[in-house]
Amino acid sequence: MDKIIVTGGNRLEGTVQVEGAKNSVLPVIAASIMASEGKSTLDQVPTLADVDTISEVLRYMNVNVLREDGKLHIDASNTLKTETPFEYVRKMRASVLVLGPLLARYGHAKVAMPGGCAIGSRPIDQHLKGFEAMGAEIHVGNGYVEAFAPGKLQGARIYLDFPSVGATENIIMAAALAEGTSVIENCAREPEIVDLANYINQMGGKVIGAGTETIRIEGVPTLHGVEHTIIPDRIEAGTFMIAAALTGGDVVVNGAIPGHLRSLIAKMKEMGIRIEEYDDAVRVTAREKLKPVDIKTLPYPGFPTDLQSQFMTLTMKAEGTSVITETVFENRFMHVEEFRRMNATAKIEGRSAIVNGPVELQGAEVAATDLRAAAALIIAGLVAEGRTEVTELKHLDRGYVNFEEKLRSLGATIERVTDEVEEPTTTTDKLAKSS
Ligand SMILES: CC(=O)N[C@H]1[C@@H](OP(=O)(O)OP(=O)(O)OC[C@H]2O[C@@H](n3ccc(=O)[nH]c3=O)[C@H](O)[C@@H]2O)O[C@H](CO)[C@@H](O)[C@@H]1O
Ligand SMILES: C=C(OP(=O)(O)O)C(=O)O
Repeated sequence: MDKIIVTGGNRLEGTVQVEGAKNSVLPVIAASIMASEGKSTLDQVPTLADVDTISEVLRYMNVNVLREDGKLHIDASNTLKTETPFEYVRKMRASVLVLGPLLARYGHAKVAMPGGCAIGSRPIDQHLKGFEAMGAEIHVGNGYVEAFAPGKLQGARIYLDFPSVGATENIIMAAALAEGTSVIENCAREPEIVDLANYINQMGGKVIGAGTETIRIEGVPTLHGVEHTIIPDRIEAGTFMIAAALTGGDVVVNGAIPGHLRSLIAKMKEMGIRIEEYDDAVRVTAREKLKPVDIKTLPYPGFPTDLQSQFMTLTMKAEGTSVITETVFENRFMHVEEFRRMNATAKIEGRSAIVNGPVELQGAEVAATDLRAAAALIIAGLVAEGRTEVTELKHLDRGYVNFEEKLRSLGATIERVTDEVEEPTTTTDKLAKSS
């Protein structure tokens, strides 16, 4: 079992480069299934476990996927299987993003129903409501969701009860090859939605208004492969910005697009952190004592839930009380228990965590409970007294490329070690191991 060991006390200094966005590349790869002609080449594809998983999903469906020098070549011109089994969906919920593209291209899709996960129950009712509005028949049973649209999907007007990122993406993709025009109201406005829409438009689609609350999609008969560069990962960028400030450091984060990080920048400035903005970089310097702030997670352009746990580390260093309210996922405070092991005293009241700072964090053995909690615990270790060991790194590897190496290059004392499982030497041991 791998673990990351951090010894606290070093200021971060230097320059760090962010990768292509996980939350962009996953829907873009799913959308590639809709290209019945030509190959797609995606640039700035991060080497993440989630990218491997969605690539495996596509290969299972008979799509050719080849990774070469940070690029992904995708050829979906074969006849495809229209099913995705549980083994992939279990590893990564974003596997459900193949539903819309398959349904649009083949009039059929069967995908294992994603279960709940550590951060919440995460239903997909809004995705299915969109497909139904376009004329699809949906069956849910035996752990699968199956959608049929004999003939073609028909353009429809769909109002989302909540601006769900995944539902917006799945419905845009389904509508891209539907007959007629679809309108999605109260849709998600994340930069990753805009990236997906730009990709589909390059493929020959007509998606208008991405980045606003209403998106119109005029269905086209076919889409073709194209070249596309994935936008930088604003959550990875934000994680390094927070880590820099937490350690009282001075770091340039290359690939941080300030326009994608407005809410984080505003809140960090309120805390007394200095941020210089460039076209696609920010410099973070924090020399002053940090002031407490309140944050509330919201759909974009509100404060991202994917930065909530990392931001909590900053409030622990601030002098006074900060209130962190999570409104997007109903169970995204599991990291608080782990922070307590590091001497933090955050109190949870309903959907809010109340943090009284400053906290003298102490190194401890902690386990990552989800992807962003993994990053948060590691950066907390940067300012904890002594040694912090973080396990359950499978979560980290879903969303961060070379996280510990990047932190080390900025001056952190951090390493990743693999606990070797001892090989049995005696026959009795061997029998015991094989049982
Ligand atoms: C791969 C990817 O892009 N993941 C991101 C995406 O997840 P994801 O697309 O799953 O997130 P959603 O925006 O759909 O979910 C937000 C909330 O809406 C609820 N909901 C969603 C769909 C639905 O049909 N019914 C429903 O009730 C969810 O349970 C959750 O409470 O957006 C989240 C919110 O910014 C981020 O944390 C994830 O990193
Ligand atoms: C919750 C996240 O991702 P996913 O939707 O892929 O689980 C995340 O990136 O923090």
